[in-house]
Amino acid sequence: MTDKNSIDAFMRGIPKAELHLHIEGSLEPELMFALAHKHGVKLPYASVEELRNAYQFDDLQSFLDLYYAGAAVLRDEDDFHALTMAYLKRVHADGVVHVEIFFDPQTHTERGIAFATVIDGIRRALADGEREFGITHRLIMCFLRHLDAADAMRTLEQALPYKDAIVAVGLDSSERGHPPSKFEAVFSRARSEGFLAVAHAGEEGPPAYIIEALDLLKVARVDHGVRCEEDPALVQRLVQDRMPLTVCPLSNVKLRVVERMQDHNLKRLLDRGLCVTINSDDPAYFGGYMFANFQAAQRGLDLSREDITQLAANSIEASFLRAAEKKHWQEKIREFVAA
Ligand code: HPA
Ligand SMILES: [Zn+2]
Repeated sequence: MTDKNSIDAFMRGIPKAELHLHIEGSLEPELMFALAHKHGVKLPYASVEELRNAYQFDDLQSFLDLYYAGAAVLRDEDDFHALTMAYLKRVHADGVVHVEIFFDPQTHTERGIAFATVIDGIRRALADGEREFGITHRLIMCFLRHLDAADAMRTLEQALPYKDAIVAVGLDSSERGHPPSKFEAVFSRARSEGFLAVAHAGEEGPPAYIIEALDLLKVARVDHGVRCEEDPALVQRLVQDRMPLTVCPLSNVKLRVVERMQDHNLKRLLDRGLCVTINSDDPAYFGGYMFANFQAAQRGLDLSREDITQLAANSIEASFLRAAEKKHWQEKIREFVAA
């Protein structure tokens, strides 16, 4: 199992979960154009190629500007269904057996789309995807941190009737200048309503934001978290608590969190004993889905079969699956490796 093709087959085939995926970030240019045509929305690009060529980013904000503009073509329930189905079909081919998907309701409610339209379309696709591909799922509702806390609180209230469909709340969008502490009351209310918590922290923001996410928001996972390395005491805490990091290698290169894949700290953090996982973040914008992320990280960091196995096992461990389901998939991973 050392040649290129077999390590690729191993990475594709090993059962794994994706835990950091913005469903709006899986909107491929082809579907964006089809939906723009369907709704009579004019896109500022002449073709799919021109749009793809525009995907050159300097930082998180330069990406977010395009990401929010693109999401404007999502208008009815069928659009959210088509978006989610396309993602599930795509990751089924990458050996993904379980997904925990972020959605950003405020991106849509802000422009007059009903909360129900968004979540009903996504949920219907998740149910169809489980039937068709056997992929299990959880849904995580993210608050946009560039908006104020009162807006997040209103969004939380809109989500209460859908409590059973949403496992956790999260925090995304522009990190710098919007620390987790801004949302302490919202997350406290969410946890009292029974939601688990996750948050983007330490992608562009400092390690102090990771500490706030842990101490104030009481997150069960840290999304990205790669800047933890700047604070050795924090790294030690993350190791001790087996606090998962949902790392997104291609995203980090595309948004220039790291210059080159060879510079990524994923392997160092994994070797240090952190519960690191590999994820795709916004695959339509960053150049690849789960397999592409595993492949790029494997090539850039010379990951071994043992590293890949650990990353897959971590993704199950870090998931919000029930204990019996986790046991099932850890056993499947062992069987796959032994075969
Ligand atoms: O990587 C990200 N970071 C913050 N917000 C986001 N929204 C979509 N992707 C991201
Ligand atoms: Zn993200």
